[in-house]
Order: sequence, then structure tokens, then C-alpha cells
Amino acid sequence: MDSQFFLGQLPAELLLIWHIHRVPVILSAVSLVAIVRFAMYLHGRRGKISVSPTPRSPTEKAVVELKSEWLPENTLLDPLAINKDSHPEEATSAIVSTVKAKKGPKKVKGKKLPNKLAKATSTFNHKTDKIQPLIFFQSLAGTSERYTSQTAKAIGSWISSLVDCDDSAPILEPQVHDVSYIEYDDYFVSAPKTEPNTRHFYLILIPTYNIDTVLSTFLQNLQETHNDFRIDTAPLAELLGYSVFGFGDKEGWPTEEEGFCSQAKEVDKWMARLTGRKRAWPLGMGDVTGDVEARLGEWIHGIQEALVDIAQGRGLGEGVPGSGNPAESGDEDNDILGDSDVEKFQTRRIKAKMSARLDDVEDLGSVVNISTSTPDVPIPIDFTTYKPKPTPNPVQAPKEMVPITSPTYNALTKQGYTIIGSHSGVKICRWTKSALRGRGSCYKYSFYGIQSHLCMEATPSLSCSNKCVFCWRHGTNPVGTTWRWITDSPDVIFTGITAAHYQKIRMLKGVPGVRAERFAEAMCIRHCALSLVGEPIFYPHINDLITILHSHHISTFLVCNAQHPAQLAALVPVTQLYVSIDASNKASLRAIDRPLHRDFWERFCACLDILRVRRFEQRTVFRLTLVKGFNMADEVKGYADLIQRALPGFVEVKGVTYCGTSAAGSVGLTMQNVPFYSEVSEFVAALVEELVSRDLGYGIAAEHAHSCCVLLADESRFKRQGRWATRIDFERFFELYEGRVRGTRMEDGEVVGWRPEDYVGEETPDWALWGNGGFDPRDVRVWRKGKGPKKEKEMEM
Ligand SMILES: Cc1cc2nc3c(=O)[nH]c(=O)nc-3n(C[C@H](O)[C@H](O)[C@H](O)COP(=O)(O)O)c2cc1C
Ligand code: SF4
Repeated sequence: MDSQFFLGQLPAELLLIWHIHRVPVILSAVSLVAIVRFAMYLHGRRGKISVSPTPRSPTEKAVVELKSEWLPENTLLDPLAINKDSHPEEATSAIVSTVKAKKGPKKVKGKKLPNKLAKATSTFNHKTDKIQPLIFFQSLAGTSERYTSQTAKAIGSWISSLVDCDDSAPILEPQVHDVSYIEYDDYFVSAPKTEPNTRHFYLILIPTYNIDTVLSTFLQNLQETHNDFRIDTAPLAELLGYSVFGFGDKEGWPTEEEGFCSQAKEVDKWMARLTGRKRAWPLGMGDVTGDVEARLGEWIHGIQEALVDIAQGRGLGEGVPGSGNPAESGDEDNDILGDSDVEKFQTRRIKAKMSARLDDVEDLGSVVNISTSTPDVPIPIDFTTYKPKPTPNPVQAPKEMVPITSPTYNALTKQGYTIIGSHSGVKICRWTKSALRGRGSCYKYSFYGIQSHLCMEATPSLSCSNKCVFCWRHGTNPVGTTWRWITDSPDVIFTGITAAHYQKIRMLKGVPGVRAERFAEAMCIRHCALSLVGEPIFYPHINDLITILHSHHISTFLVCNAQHPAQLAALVPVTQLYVSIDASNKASLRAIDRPLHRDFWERFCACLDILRVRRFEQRTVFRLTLVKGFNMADEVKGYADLIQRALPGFVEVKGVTYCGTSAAGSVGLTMQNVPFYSEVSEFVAALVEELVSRDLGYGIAAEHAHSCCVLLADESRFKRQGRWATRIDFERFFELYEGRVRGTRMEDGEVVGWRPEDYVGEETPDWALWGNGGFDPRDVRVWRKGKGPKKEKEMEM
């Protein structure tokens, strides 16, 4: 009965207790929830990089297992930070310290070498001689005459404004001559007689008329002088240099093929022969109905630069064909400097100068590191003091990767590379030369809008952990699985590669056909392809180097070989991130890449997983290099598996380029392994079919048949209103990078960075779309000997 009574009272009792204590209970519960939420927030919060918020995935938190043995020996990465959670944000937080340089190796920077001037290329003595500029013109209706007198005025007042530098030759007031009134023999059969110690520099400004005029007579005279067997081959070789500017009319003669400035081009050609190729500045051409003032201004600026070079004893530069070596004359017609000719010429110079290699390096403008093997020279390297692996032999110090005295150095420089410090390299690619001459850019222009003459190709690590069968550097490449070399600092590398690149561009100024406006543009690098040879992310300070490039508004494409997952995870965002996919399965990858790492396949797969996660913060690309007989047959499904795993924004499929060395032969690679373009196209079609059958929305976006390259892209990301938009808005990339505009990458309702979609540029141009070939119609297509449209379509690599 008692218990029945108690049970009956219980609800009322509980209610009473609740009423008495409800306020403190509710308050405690609310506080507890707040504390838990706050703790979760603190735990989940991630560091932001100083420049702009670190981009991160809005949807995926994939964990990529990074094994401790994958961490580089001399790492700047914090293994705990990476292994705790290899999501890119975590990995990037390990980078932050390197960007801010709070952590990481101590750098001891050596002194830069003094800027020693290149040697003069003629007998002109800049300490005792004088320069006399002579300006020649012809004009029928007065336009050329008017611009000539403006030019003379501009150059004249520039000369009088020059404060004589102690060491420079004086430049005299220019003299102007109308070609119609001079004694032709006085100036164009031999160099004019003058006071001793005075040498001449010719400027020729002429219009073009497609009818018979005095201009025709001038041209005929130049030609006859050249062909006269009684006269020296190069009777005007005495001149210090020359340059021509043409006036034409694009309304009547819109392109060079249709005769725009054709007579100026002729004069330029004959003068090259008569002077033994002393073209001091590229032929300038101005449209009198349009851009003439701008083009003439650029040309005058170039002339001033050339005059200063001569006055200070540097002559016309390093003397590639067309800029100063009479021995090279005679084939101006063929012109045409095969793409490797400049390299060949450089090679000859390098051979001749091997004994004076130190001077060579100094010629680069004082910015290049000198090997420790060179005595009495300040060593501008960074003695990076990372922790070396415990070794039984404690006296073993890090060595130079490519010492200046090594056969590797010799071999690489012969191939046209300039070695910066002891482990970085830079080279001008054939497309840069081609673009300078208006003959087309590489596929990166068709696909992404990168003009080749604004692009520098470089690497901070010539060493690599693979020995790919198609590598351009067979027998010359340093290899290794760990970074064990003396390390140059990123600022020294940046200064070195840019100075060497500019020097190489300058060497092209006298090459026939170089367009003055493109030459001027090329003196401001806008893009860096970190891909040349070797493995760029092998370099321990790669993040700092990228940061420096970006701070100069140089966008970055970085290609890695999928063998260094720890470094890849820690990489700061680049403009476009590539992974080379040289095979679709383990056996094939072993055969083609010949990797040094035993766990190469695990490393490869980890890199794909990292790429998958990072696809939200930067444009990611698979680069497939197809080698017939190695990685094409029956591999379509395998490649589709890899694409499905990493979901890159783009897939570039390219036929291998045959490097033609004996080393390539020794690994069984011949021309038979180079696929025809039609075979590459078939492969691409099959790959897309396979991807679509798996509901992966990839399509064929663009092609560059000229280099046997096809682009697939993710339709959901890089198609706008049914039209491909594969190009990059570089300006917007830097705005995002510098935090001047907000990206659209959200997390927890907060903007955390940008997405690749935030810097998508213009639509892919029609001519670049699949089926249209990919060659910009504004450029001039030049077929190599023995090739024609048909062969080229099939075979061009
Ligand atoms: C009859 C005639 C033919 C011409 N032929 C060409 C030509 O073949 N290519 C070209 O670029 N401009 C051509 N032009 C345009 C002239 O080169 C241009 O007007 C130039 O400025 C004339 O210079 P001048 O008046 O100083 O002599 C031609 C002009 C005329 C009147
Ligand atoms: S993108 Fe590559 S191929 Fe094109 S110009 Fe630059 S380095 Fe050369």
C-alpha cells in the first residue's frame, strides 16, 4: 500500500524537482554544447597562408597514406603533419613554414659575381673608336621621309642625352642620306671612307612599291654587288651593324605573303649577305594605316639597345647565325635556321670555349653559380644545412649534382642547356624560336593561350628518379632516389634561369624572320614551364621558387613524374599541375619509365590520389606520352582506370618525340615506336568512348596536330554553354593568388580559396578545336624539307 502510494506520488515529486532545479540544469546543458562545438571548431580549424587562403576541397576528405620512407631524406616537410592527415590543406600547412621561411634549412648566400661584359665580337675597340650612325631612306610620297626625320631626331637627342660613360665609345650625331641622291658605290659596295677610328652603323628606312620605282634599282644594286665575283662575299663586313625598317600598307597588302613590306624584307636579306650577317636588330615593319608609330618606337628602342651594346664593347651579342659571324653567310635564302641550328652553333662556341669555361659562365651576367671546383671564385651557393642521413663515413659531404668539370655538364650544354648553379637548367625550345618568327606556338597556346615566345622552360633539378626510355637526355641525366646534393637557393636559381633565358632570346635577334614586336615582348617572361628535364619537385625549395615566380607574375606549369608523393602533397598551388602517366599498369610502367624506386607503383598510385584531392584547388592534368610497342596496345581500359582514380581536369595525349640518340636505340626505341597522328587520334577516340561508358564526362576538346597532341577535358568543368573553355585567364589567376578578388571555394559557408573554375579564360578558339588542326591561322606555317601537309599530318611529333 505504501509503495503504491509512493509510486502514485512519483510524477508529482519529479515535476517538483524539475521546477526547483530547471534553470541551472538548462544552463549547464547549453554551456556543455557550446564547449563541445567550440572544441570541435578549434580542432578543425586550419592555418591560412599569408598571401591568400589555402584552397581546399569542399567535398572530399580523402586520406592518402604517405609512408615514412617516401619522405625525402633532406625534407622540409614535417612527417607528423603529413601523416596525420594527408588532405592537401594539412600538407599545405607544412608548406606555409617554408613560404614564410620560418622553418627549414639555413641559407648561406654567396656573393653574386660582378657583371663582366661579354667580349666584343669584332675588332672594334670601344675604348678608342667612335660609332657613326648613318640613316638611309627612300620615299616617293613623303611618308617614309617624314618618319625618317622623326627617327633621326629621336636618336639624335637620345645620343646627346647620353652622359659619356668612362668606358663607352662615343656615338656620333647620326647623318641622314636619301638613297636616291647618294653615290651608291660610296656606301653599298664597300663601307664608306672616314676618319680613322670611326666605324659605321647603318639604319635603312624604306617603303614598298609593287611597281617599278627607284627602290627596284636600289634592290637590284644590292643584289648585283652580292653576285659580283670581283667583290668580296661580304664587302660591308666592316660595318658595326645594320637594321632595316619597312613602311607598308596593310589595307592593300594585309599580310607578308601578300606583299606587306616585301621590299624592306628584301633589303634586309641582301644587307645580311653583304655585311656577313650583321643584323643588329630584327627587321621592323609598320603599317602606315595602323600601327606604324608603335612599331617604329619599338624599333628605335631596339636600335638604342644595340648601339649601347656596341659602345660598351659587347658587339652584336654572342654571334648566332644572323647576328654577326661572316662565316655563316651565304644561305640566308634557306634562311632558315633549322630549329636545332642555334643549339649547334652554341655547341661549337662552347667547344671552342671549353678551356675558358669560367668566362662563359660569367658572360651569363654574373648570376650563375660557379662550381666549387673553380678556385678563387666566390661561391654563390646555398649551403643548405639539412640533416644528412647517419652514415658510416661522416666525412662524406654533399656534392654538386652537375659539376662544371663533369661529362654530364658537357653533354647537357652541348644539347643547348644552360646549367644554373649545379643542379638547375634552362633551354630555349623550338616553339619559342618559331613564335618569335611568327611561325606558330606550341600546343599550349592552342589549348591554354600560352604564347611560346613569352614562355621559359626550366627545371630546378636536372636529376630524376626514372630513366624513361624516351628521355631526351639519354646517358646524360643524373639520377638518384634522394636529394643528396649541394643545394642552390631559389633566388639564385630564379635570377640565373631568367638571365640565361633572356640572353638566349637576345642571341636570336639577328635570326632572319624574327618579328620585332614579338622580340620586344619576349623580353618579359610571362610563363614558366617547370618541366624541361629531371624532376622539379625533387628540389627541396620548390615551393619558394614557385612563390618567387608568382611574385613576378610568371604563371607556372609543373610536370612531375609521380614518384614523389610526399613532395607532391606539400606542393603549393601552381597554375596547372601535371603528372606524367607513361603507362597504365605496373609492368608497363616498369618497362617504360625504368624507375629507380622499388615501390614505384605504390608511389605512382599515391600521387594519383593526391591529384584527385587537389583538383579542386588547381587545374590538374594527366600527360600521356604514347610510345608504340610500349604503352599503347590494349592499355585503353587501364588508362581509363587511372583517370577514374584521379579525375584530372585535363588529359593531354601526345605521341612520343624521337630523340634520335644512340642511347635511345640501345633501349630498343626507334622511329617505329613513334605513332602516326592518325594512331594517336584513334587511341584518343577509344579512350573517350571508354570514359563515357563509365559515365565520366570527358570529351575531346582540342588538338595540335603539328605536335601530335590531343586534349581531353572534363566537360562538366571546362565547357561553358556547350562550348569548350580550356584557356586560362592568367590575370584572374594572379588576382586570386594575391587576394585581390575572392575565390569561390567554400567550406562551412566560408570562402577558403579559389577553384580552377575561377580562372577559366576565353573559349577555345575554333581553329584549335578537335578536327581543325590547332594551328593559329594568323601564323605562317612553314614545312620542313621533305614534309608537306600530308606527311606532316601523319608524322609530325
Ligand atoms: C602604287 C603603290 C604600290 C604599293 N605597293 C605596296 C606593297 O606592295 N606592299 C606594301 O606593303 N605597301 C605598298 N604600298 C604602300 C606604300 O608602301 C605606303 O603607302 C608607304 O607609306 C609609301 O611610302 P612613301 O610615301 O614614303 O614613299 C604601295 C603604295 C602604292 C601607291
Ligand atoms: S610551353 Fe613548352 S613547348 Fe611551349 S614554348 Fe613553352 S617550353 Fe616550349
